[in-house]
Amino acid sequence: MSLIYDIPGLLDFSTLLLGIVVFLMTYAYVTRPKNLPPGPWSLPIVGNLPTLILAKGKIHHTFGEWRKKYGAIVFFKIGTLNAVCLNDYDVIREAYVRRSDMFGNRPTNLRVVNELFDQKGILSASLSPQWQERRKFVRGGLGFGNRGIEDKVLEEALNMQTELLKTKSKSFNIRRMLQQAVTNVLCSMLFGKRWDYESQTFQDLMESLDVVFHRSSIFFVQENVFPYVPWFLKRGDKKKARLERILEHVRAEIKEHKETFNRDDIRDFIDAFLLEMLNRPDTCTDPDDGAFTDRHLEITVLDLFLAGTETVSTALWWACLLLILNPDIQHKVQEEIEEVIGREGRPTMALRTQMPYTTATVTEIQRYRSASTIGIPHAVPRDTDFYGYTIPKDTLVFGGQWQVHHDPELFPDPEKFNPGRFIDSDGKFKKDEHMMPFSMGPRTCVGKPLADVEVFLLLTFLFQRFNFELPEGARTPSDEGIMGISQAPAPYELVAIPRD
Ligand code: HEM
Repeated sequence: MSLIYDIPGLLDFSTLLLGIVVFLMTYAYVTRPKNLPPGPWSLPIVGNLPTLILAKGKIHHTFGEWRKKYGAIVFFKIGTLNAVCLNDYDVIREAYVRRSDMFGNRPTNLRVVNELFDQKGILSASLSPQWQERRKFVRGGLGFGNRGIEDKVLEEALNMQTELLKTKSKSFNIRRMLQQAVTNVLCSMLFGKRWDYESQTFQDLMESLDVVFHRSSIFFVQENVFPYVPWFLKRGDKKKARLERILEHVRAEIKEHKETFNRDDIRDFIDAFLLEMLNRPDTCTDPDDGAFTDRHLEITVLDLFLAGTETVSTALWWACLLLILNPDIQHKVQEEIEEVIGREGRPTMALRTQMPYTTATVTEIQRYRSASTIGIPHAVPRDTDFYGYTIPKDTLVFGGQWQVHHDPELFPDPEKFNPGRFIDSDGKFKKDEHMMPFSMGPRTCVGKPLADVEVFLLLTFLFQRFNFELPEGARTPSDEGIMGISQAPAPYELVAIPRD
């Protein structure tokens, strides 16, 4: 009886719901920009987020499916934000290199990023002459300090050796150790100091990096898109709090540097930046427009700290896994190290030219399982014509590095881990211009020279002194990545056996 009475109410409700859905879809259709690249059908408000969330971090695979269906330039929606993914080497090159005046910019419509980074520093700032000056300075300045980069990396390598010997060939997860070594290299370049692995502050920094990199999506997109939904707001704020903790640490270091600054003794990157501010007062007076202001200093250091730690340690974490899964390749790398450096000799970058197989292995690791699969989003600051389509103002642009590195036309049999593809018929290292783990164009990774040194020297040092193996009886770990902001291996354990 009551059901019959309720039917008009139910009808009213479902009619209202239907009306809202029809209205939203009509609104989305009418306001949808015209002449867009092809792409998947999207829902009002949430856009293609359900598909991206169901991809469980493997967004690069979703991009691959879209590429097959829609082509190299695909339009999609992240909530209400417009986005395109570029899935082909030539198309990415066209955007990031030839059309970099448009495509070299960064998004300005992401809440967490805006609130924290404020378009300052390097990473989140859009193109401007001031940004260019800072970038140039950073490129030169990453080598500041009393000792060269190689010394710093080898100092950490020796510390790692001590820690590895303490494991007494027992099974453990090497990830934290790699993260600590790489973070310490950067801390000594930026702050002029390294930390004991046990230090509470250091552990706290590591934990913050974990939250930011492995429990977040690229640029915290969901938290940015739905800041008005309490659950996302809370998630966004949690990550922001972690980033703020790192920033607080950076601020404390800057304060200490200012108190002890001596222009005749430049100790590290912060000192070098402070000196630049003193030498060029014209560039630091205007807080909004200057290239070297206090605010730029703290955000630049934060950028370098964030961008330069997880990326490198993740590359090395992949290296250990892939060389454990391919013991024949590990053996060949060790043979080459032994031939060129010996068991006790000091690895140096100068020796790299004599080590084509090790160089090829490092390159293949970055192709097969790179820490970065879809890059850091770029954005166009106004409506932009591209291959006959119109990319609307503020569209997020993702350069699909994974699609390029796994394109069978460029890298035959791409799912095979094979360093030999980078060796020519004379046994020399063969460079391939399609490799883009650091992206390309004016936005290309500013830390690449440092990353190259760290990855090559740490890998060479570790495999010179240890055999890395799976623990006895352990299940073979998967080499499928897990995506946060970077793509990392699923946690695995290994044993490090000192070589006699
Ligand atoms: C294996 C290690 C690394 C990989 C795979 C990597 C990869 C990348 C990628 C893909 C980008 C985005 C470029 C773009 O937007 O098109 C980037 C940007 C950047 N990286 Fe790296 N990176 C690594 C190590 C480092 C290191 C060691 C540092 C510095 C200490 C660093 C600092 C930066 C900065 C500051 C940016 C922003 C550049 C800009 O927006 O102009 N990276 N990196």
